[in-house]
Amino acid sequence: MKVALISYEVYPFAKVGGLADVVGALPKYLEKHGTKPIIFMPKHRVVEKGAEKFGYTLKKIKEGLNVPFLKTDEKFDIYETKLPKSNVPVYLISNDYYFSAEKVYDGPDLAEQAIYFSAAVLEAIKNLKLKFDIFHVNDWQTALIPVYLKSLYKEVPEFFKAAVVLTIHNLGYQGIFDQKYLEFAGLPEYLYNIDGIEFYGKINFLKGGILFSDVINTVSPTYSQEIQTKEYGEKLDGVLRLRAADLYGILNGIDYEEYNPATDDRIYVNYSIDDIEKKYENKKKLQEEMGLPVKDVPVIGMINRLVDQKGLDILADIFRYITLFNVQFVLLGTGDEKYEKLFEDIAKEFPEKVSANIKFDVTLAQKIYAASDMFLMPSRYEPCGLGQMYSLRYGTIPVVRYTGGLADTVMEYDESTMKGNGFGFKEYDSAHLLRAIARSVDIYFNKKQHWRKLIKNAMTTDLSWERSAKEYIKLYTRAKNKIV
Ligand SMILES: Nc1ncnc2c1ncn2[C@@H]1O[C@H](COP(=O)(O)OP(=O)(O)O[C@H]2O[C@H](CO)[C@@H](O)[C@H](O)[C@H]2O)[C@@H](O)[C@H]1O
Repeated sequence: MKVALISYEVYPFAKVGGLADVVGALPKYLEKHGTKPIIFMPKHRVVEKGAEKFGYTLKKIKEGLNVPFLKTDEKFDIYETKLPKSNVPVYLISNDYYFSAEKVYDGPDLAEQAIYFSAAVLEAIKNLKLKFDIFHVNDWQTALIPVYLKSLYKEVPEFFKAAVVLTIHNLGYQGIFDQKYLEFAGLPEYLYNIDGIEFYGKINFLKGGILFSDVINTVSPTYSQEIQTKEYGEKLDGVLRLRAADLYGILNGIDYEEYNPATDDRIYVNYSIDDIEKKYENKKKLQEEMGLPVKDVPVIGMINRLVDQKGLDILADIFRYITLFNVQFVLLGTGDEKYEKLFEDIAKEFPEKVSANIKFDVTLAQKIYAASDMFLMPSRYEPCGLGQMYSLRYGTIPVVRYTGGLADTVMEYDESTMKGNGFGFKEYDSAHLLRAIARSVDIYFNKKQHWRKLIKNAMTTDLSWERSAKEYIKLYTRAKNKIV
């Protein structure tokens, strides 16, 4: 089975959030299980910067191609490389106007960038004479691809036998733009209606993807159910219910080679489940690096995009109470200014207890995953969540809100059975969050043998891509069966 995996972000070439991790890892495991994946992504400016560090080379293979139906004369080139530590080919769409901003989501016009990328990928596939059984598109940035395939490309022989799978990594981002972009995209006028991509007087890329893909999935079983409700549906719950028969949930995995405390060269000291003492050496080094007192207190880590989704409002409400505990708190994140400022202010006020690192730094992220005792993720909603999975893998105990993928990966620790790998709460409010943190701190200080067991349970939780990749292959087969 030949699969085109199309994404705006792919690790290690360009990463903003979890989307990149998923598309950077899944193909390796698909390949292991007999499918032939090929990745398509934009050649963002950051892609060149990472070449040396991650050991890939970029080769230009086509030049000066255009997309005839778009309202622009911009031309694109195609570059080729391989996904590091695999044989998976990667094709990059290069255009200086659209994809050379310093940051992936800056640039002249995000709607045009997404449209241009989506359309250029289809033209590139035609030009390279590639044939696919499956187009696997990801999130709103590539959600117009199914719309193109079922309209402008309907009669193109290379395409009409391929099935389309859309993965929704986060329903909170839908690509809602002015109607004028329909014309820019060269898409037929008839799509602008309530059964098409019209959405409250605008157009909605993700809605197009949901309606025109053969099969849809989200990144955890719980989230696939939640998004069909008003509370989590972000105004698309009706459309999703319409597609309920073709809507699945597959939990993401994590890359066990990339994220392995025994071999990870980004952390201070390597360790495994058999020499967990060395985990505490990581803690000492992190405390030193963060300018916190080096002592045996629980370190609570948090690594996040600083946005409403991540439950920062309920955390803000009780932060002062947390500082009354004998704990340290290390944050790494960037995002909304109000949250960046909030954490910076708290760190200034409690320099002995709080370290706020307002930047994007994947090496520091690994150090925090390895060195912390607990990892906080009180998300308002969480499609899957990778942070809690990395922390489990590194023996760092997640404290989460049981929603979406957090509910599917973290199980409340039960002292009587010694089962479970973390702590959490269901109701979205600060009192429940505080209680969950308090419980974890109590067990850390007062019930050492339970804490050890928790670490063991965390580190042996199966979060590998092997399991998820097999489920994706089943999903591809389902999609294929729908169109023959
Ligand atoms: N400042 C910083 N420095 C370094 N690294 C940072 C960082 N801020 C965040 N990260 C990293 O970015 C990733 C975040 O992934 P998540 O899955 O937790 O959330 P995100 O909301 O981006 O992903 C969305 O897509 C994924 C993938 O499907 C879903 O799991 C998730 O629920 C959904 O919201 C983690 O690898 C984290 O370490």
